[in-house]
Amino acid sequence: MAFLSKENKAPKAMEFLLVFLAYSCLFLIPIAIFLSVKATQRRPRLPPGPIGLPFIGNLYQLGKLPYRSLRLLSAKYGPLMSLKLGCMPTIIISSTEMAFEILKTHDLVFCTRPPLIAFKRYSYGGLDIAFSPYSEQWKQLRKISMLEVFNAKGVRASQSIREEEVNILVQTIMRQSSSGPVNLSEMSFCLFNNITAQQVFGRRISANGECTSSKYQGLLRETFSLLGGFSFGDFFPMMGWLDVLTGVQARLERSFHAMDQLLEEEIEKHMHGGGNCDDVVSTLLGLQKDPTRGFSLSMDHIKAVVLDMFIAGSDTSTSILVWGMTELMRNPMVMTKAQDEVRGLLGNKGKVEQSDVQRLHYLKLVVKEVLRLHPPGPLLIPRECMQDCEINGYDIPKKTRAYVNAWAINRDPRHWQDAEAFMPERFEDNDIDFKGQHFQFLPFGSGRRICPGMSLGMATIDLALANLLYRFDWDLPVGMSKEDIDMEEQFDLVMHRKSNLVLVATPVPMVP
Ligand code: HEM
Repeated sequence: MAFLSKENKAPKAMEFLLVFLAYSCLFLIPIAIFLSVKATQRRPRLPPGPIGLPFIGNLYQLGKLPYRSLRLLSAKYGPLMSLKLGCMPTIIISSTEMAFEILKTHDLVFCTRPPLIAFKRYSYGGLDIAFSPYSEQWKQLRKISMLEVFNAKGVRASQSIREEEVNILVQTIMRQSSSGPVNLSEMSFCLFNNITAQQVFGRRISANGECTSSKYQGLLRETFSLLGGFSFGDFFPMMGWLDVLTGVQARLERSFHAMDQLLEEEIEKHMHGGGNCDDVVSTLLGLQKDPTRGFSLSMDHIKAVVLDMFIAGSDTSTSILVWGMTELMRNPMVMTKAQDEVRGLLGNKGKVEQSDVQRLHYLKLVVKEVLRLHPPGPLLIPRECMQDCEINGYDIPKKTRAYVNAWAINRDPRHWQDAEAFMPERFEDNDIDFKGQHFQFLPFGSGRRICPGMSLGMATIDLALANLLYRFDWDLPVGMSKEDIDMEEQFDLVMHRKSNLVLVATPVPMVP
């Protein structure tokens, strides 16, 4: 029984182990090599980018002026750059060519929105147009809205509303200008909110005959701040509970419920005979009863579309009007030329009407130049990739978030001479337009998700600016020169001036 002796056991076991390892290696090593070769082959070739940057660094940039810092990073890593925002793979697009790839060639792959927490809440869980994912339901809703609200008929139908509200703005400035400088930022926001309210509810939300703030203003500002703000859950999905601790979740719920209640009250009034039959709420309520549509519009759909119009329409338009006046104050020769045009064309008519605006050629160039330098959505609204795809030889995995840096593209020196200068004349002898076909100029985005409110918004901006230039001479407050004008930007969902634009308005006498 010597082989069972204690001394012999260890060498035998060792022998067995060695034989086992030798045989395993024979099979395992080739398998391991095969698998690792396969894995290398399959590893996606991501676009270059500062992947190694600490998470917090990237998130910090998102909360600051991302389009500026992103342009700097893109200059280093290229026009298709990958980032890791928190745990979320992200690409930044910052050239005309890459924007074409994403918004045109691969539009169908990139036409959904990421499921951000505030997007989900304010879209009533994905029932709106702006923040909901791409789906059959979204397509139907966008189609209905295009037919009933945003088309040329809708723009014409709201002409009298625009003219009436711009007139109220002019009267309010007339009254206030006698006692000091006027706050154009506040008034512009009121103007666009009243226009939206008239279009959707059939009534104004400011006091009668005044272009002053209402209870909607504060709620909307809180909504913009939450939609453009930071939530842990959006970047670290497993850490959404931190939003409860930081109070973001509670703020979101409070703001959403307050807004929902206001919308509910308006819709209730319409159901009991309030409103007028042309407004958006009445139109959508009417469609609820139309069985031929093949799409059932719930009450939440209606609220979500109405909220979209306030969110997407008011701050964007305000930002353009205010940046427009800011640039005109910094560029007195452009101001004079634009004023000469409108005053020369209208003489003593007294006010600019919508039908006059078509003839204001230079004014339209001014507005285009404002849109180029100050696009209200500098990164558009984020998109998400719906399936793995290849762009420019790089692999973009499904669920990658995509930000198009329209702000950087609009200032790309390869496409724009003296790109940082305010020069409306640059649009004079070319057909470059903002309708989503010229990818060097993308203030309204492009493709399936292009802004549907473009014509509505532009009609009001042109009319308001034309009247401001026609009816008033403008000066800076005493002691201020054009070099002192504050150009600091603030970016939440929309990029606007950080400080209010306060100017001295002198009414131009009209000789009848
Ligand atoms: C005039 C100033 C405006 C500007 C600069 C502007 C800009 C934009 C931009 C950049 C987008 C995102 C496009 C994309 O993702 O490619 C957008 C989307 C949208 N805009 Fe506008 N917008 C303006 C006015 C309006 C108005 C007046 C309305 C409605 C009354 C409106 C309604 C919408 C809606 C509903 C969307 C979402 C479209 C979708 O996701 O399918 N916008 N807008």
